[in-house]
Amino acid sequence: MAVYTDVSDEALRAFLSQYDLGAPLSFKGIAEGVENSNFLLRTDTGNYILTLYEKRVNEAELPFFINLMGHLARAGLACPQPVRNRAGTALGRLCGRPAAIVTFLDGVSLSRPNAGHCRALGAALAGLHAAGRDFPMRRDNNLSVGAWRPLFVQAEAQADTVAPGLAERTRADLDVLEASWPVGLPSGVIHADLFTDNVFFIGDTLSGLIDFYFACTDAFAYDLAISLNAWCFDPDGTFHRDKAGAMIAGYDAVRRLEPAEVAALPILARGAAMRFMLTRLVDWLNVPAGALVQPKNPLEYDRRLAFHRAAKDARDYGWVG
Ligand SMILES: Nc1ncnc2c1ncn2[C@@H]1O[C@H](COP(=O)(O)OP(=O)(O)OP(=O)(O)O)[C@@H](O)[C@H]1O
Ligand SMILES: N[C@@H](CCO)C(=O)O
Repeated sequence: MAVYTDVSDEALRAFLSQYDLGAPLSFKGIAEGVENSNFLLRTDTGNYILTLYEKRVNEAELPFFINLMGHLARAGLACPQPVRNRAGTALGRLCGRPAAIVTFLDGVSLSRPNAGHCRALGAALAGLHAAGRDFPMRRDNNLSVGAWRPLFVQAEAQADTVAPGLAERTRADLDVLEASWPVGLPSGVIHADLFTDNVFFIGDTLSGLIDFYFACTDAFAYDLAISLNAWCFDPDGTFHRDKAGAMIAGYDAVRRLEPAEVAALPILARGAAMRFMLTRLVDWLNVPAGALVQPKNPLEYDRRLAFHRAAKDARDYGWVG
């Protein structure tokens, strides 16, 4: 459970007194997520999510995320709406942390999405890219290829305690990725963390996208590569080509992929797997004392990297266009 910071009743009451949300009826830590402290807040005006921003979130970047959610919601995307306090601001401080309240979205995330869900995700991702086109703010991706070697260095000495040979193969992959990372692909606002736990469905209909705290300006096809990794493999590394093909086709039906993006898919997918393997590895080796959090297994992404190393072109990912 990701609750790094405890919020006392008094602190919550003082914080809520700045808003017109009515009286709190219940307030509970949420048993998912690894990044921030999240609480479900019910008041007599509705349900909300209260987030205290923790470790990886840079406070100076919070206006990007908050304004982006507002922009996307206004453009018709089903995503959380930041709630403003009486002073007109959506960002405050609670227990020494930056904090915000956003609207609650109905729906459930799927642990085992099928190809139909993957197609819907692809279409929604392309919709997000289109909705973000006229967003005026920019945020560089601070977890792109230039950040991977420094992350690895933090974990290198202990990597082989997690899996034999992990340090060696990661070094070799980093050499390849740094030498061949694509530049100049169509870019704009990307979500950059669109895993199954950040997408809600009601029945088989995609009902909402959450967790925009890694959103940044980067290649659209890299976002697709992140979701291919997250949605189309089993934890043991088994790849589901039908799901990947459906996701790519769902995306392409809404925003036509350019030939350069199709050609870059294998290296983008390999880089995406590296990004999540590395952040997971660093977290795995550095769980904060006393935090209620279950770190995610880096080896799930080490196994995906084995698939990407062997992939020849986008057809290996189910692309048939
Ligand atoms: N707007 C929302 N509406 C409904 N539920 C939400 C909303 N925002 C967050 N949640 C719930 O809180 C959980 C954690 O939220 P979130 O994914 O933003 O946390 P995180 O710590 O950033 O996690 P992650 O590990 O995915 O980065 C979600 O899985 C979901 O159950
Ligand atoms: N979605 C990420 C956690 C948040 O960055 C992972 O599964 O590693």
